[in-house]
Amino acid sequence: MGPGRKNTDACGTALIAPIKRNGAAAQVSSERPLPRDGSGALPEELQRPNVIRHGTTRLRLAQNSPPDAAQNVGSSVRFRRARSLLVPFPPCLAIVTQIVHITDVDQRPMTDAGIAVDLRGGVLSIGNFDGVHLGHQHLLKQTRRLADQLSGPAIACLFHPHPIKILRPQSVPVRLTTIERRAELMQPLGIDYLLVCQTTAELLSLTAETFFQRLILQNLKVAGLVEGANFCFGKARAGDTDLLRQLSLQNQLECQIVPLQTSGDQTISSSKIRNWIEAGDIESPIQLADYRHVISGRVVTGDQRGRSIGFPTANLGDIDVLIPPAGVYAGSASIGEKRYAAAIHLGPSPTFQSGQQGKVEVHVIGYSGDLYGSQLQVELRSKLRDVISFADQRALIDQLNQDVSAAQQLWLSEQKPQ
Ligand SMILES: Cc1cc2nc3c(=O)[nH]c(=O)nc-3n(C[C@H](O)[C@H](O)[C@H](O)COP(=O)(O)O)c2cc1C
Ligand SMILES: Nc1ncnc2c1ncn2[C@@H]1O[C@H](COP(=O)(O)OP(=O)(O)O)[C@@H](O)[C@H]1O
Repeated sequence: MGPGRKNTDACGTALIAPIKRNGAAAQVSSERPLPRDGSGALPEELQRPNVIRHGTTRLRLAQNSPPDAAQNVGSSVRFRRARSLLVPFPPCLAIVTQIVHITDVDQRPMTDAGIAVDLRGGVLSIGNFDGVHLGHQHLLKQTRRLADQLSGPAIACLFHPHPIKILRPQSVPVRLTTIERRAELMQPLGIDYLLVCQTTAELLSLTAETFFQRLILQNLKVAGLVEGANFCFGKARAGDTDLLRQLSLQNQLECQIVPLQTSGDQTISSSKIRNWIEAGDIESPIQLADYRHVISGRVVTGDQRGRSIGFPTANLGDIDVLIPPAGVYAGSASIGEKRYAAAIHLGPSPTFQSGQQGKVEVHVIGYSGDLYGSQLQVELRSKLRDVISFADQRALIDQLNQDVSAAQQLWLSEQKPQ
């Protein structure tokens, strides 16, 4: 799961890898299939024995890893062998994407590369962490601090899909951030593992006490917990922080409850940020919640009109995060390792009676080249204006020149050392 600007496909990233639990063998499949060539072999990079690429992160297997360690990357994972592998600790953030079936007490979670990791003695923070905003950051930094005190890994844990998807499928909020983006944002906070557990009806029906017993005690065997003051767990969210403290005390776990972060009189939350973005307000989340909205997607073919008016626009497909309302925005785009200023148009193009709500077009300032098929990460910085139906192409081009200049200036002003 490639955080960042690398070509995530080349990393063989698997968002979720369900485990078939029969005997020692486990079948790993993925939400996004691992790339293979025509023969079904894994790409060369994933076959290399000692280094497993992980987006911008490289997990280096311990020197004494068995030579066939890389066999664990991909479709079939042998638990006995995998369990003996060590991920050097503290490594860069690893996204443990294997679904943990919490009834399987013996199973160790696996990294997306199929490496079993031992999270025993760690400090855990459970949440959805959508946006990894200021409130989440505060919580995760505290998780790091306690992990240092207890000499264990710092672990963030989320449940995927969002529990609401199972409880009330009609009202699932569109997410702000992909799981890989969350991991990318957690890395500088000192989190070692992002554990992604599968949400099932069975899991949601566990009482708070059983949830604590199975996941926290039996499966993860953590030494400490850090949660926000509004943390709830177990069926119908019946367990609160008082119960968490009580259960932790009974089981000799360190438990810290962190007050919620506020901005003025408002609590910072993912829903609050969603409301801002849905209103086209990109700046409040940056200023008040340290959250920058990023849209990433694959460049697809559009009407091929942009180039003819001197402003080619890369059209993004496969977007699975919240798209702000129609308008013209300033921001930046990452292509490979490089970042450019960008002018972004969201929504329909009434001047040409084309496009539709949710369309994302990015003019990358100062770039020339073919982007079709590549992955683009676009960070929004500010809304410049609403979409206009221009009387003619000349008027549109004049306005585009102004938009590009505004986006460029904003970008340059932010590159200057403060
Ligand atoms: C920064 C920017 C602002 C734009 N603003 C408008 C606009 O206000 N009204 C409009 O009809 N189209 C607007 N467009 C969209 C162009 O009409 C669109 O990019 C063009 O039709 C090319 O589309 P294509 O990439 O599918 O070929 C804008 C495009 C960009 C890059
Ligand atoms: N500066 C740039 N910004 C965006 N796309 C560019 C740029 N330079 C070249 N391109 C290429 O041009 C394509 C967009 O041209 P355009 O005529 O708008 O076609 P389409 O309608 O298919 O998006 C992009 O997908 C990309 O491959």
